[in-house]
Amino acid sequence: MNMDDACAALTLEQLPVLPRRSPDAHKGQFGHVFVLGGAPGMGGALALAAAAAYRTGAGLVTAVGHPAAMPYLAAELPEATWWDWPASFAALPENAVLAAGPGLGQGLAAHDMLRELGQLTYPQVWDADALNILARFGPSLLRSEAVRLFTPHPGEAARLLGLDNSAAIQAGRLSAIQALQSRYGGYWVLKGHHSLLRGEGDCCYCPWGNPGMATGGSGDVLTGLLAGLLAQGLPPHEALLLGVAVHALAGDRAARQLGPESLLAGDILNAVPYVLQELKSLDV
Ligand SMILES: NC(=O)C1=CN([C@@H]2O[C@H](COP(=O)(O)OP(=O)(O)OC[C@H]3O[C@@H](n4cnc5c(N)ncnc54)[C@H](O)[C@@H]3O)[C@@H](O)[C@H]2O)[C@@H](O)CC1
Ligand SMILES: Nc1ncnc2c1ncn2[C@@H]1O[C@H](COP(=O)(O)OP(=O)(O)O)[C@@H](O)[C@H]1O
Repeated sequence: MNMDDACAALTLEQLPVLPRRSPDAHKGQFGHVFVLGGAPGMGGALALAAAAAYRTGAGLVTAVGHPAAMPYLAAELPEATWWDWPASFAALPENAVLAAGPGLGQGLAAHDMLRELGQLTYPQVWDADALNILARFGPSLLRSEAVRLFTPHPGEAARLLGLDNSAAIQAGRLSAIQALQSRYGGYWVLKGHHSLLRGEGDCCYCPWGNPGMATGGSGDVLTGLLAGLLAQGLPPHEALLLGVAVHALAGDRAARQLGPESLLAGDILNAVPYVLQELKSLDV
């Protein structure tokens, strides 16, 4: 069965809008995103996700990464605060949202942080290596009741379902996302051409996006976007729909300007503010 026959396409009209900011707004009202990632050699993934959280409107962003990556990353995004691994999340602010995975690696520090994350009740986004570690431990890693958004590509989805490779996922994307949600709970996007979404109610697919987005770091931008939306208090299902749509529309905007071959993940990030403005202007 073609998934497009089974799931409806997401439409612009379905997308929630971010609430208007009051004139006396302060940064404490827009959440504090903590991004866990940035193992040696993969600090860029952490920086992309952290910047995306800010670009979506998070009030504060803290990037938690390997100490070796911190000096150059801090120069990359001076607006963020930077914490070294190993980090403990025992005393986070009430408005914290955690996003784990971009360039996290699968070492001991990553395992320790994810074990802690699985017991926290703050809203969370799980991506990349956080999903690979989750696949190793299974659903028992997720001990607490918490809002959780999961963002696997087909390779990660296969690991989460104990399958050999992504071909099995691609052969049955709809049943894969259903199996993922029933195994792990939470809200899901199965990424790729026509990303599939499954949160509350029926599934849908994202009709936007393009093959230019098949480039390193694109998914890290999505992780930050989703965390930034959760941090501003968007309900998880709405954050899932809006985050995936904004990401794909930003990818389309960047590809129109630059061509698919030249598109970098940072170009998707740079297009996000324009897409957010355009979506606002549709809201009459
Ligand atoms: N600048 C950076 O620091 C970057 C770091 N990255 C990190 O690198 C680590 C490894 O992640 P990777 O995703 O590269 O490696 P993975 O081994 O998890 O995934 C790559 C494989 O997944 C399958 N796959 C992915 N998308 C697919 C699709 N649409 N259709 C079919 N199969 C598909 C393919 O088999 C592909 O070879 C993660 O921690 C990630 O965050 C990447 O995000 C790239 C950029
Ligand atoms: N052919 C495509 N059409 C539409 N979107 C795509 C396509 N290829 C990749 N993308 C999008 O780009 C992102 C890639 O994420 P991911 O595979 O995690 O990359 P990375 O690990 O390099 O960050 C996903 O959001 C995915 O939906």
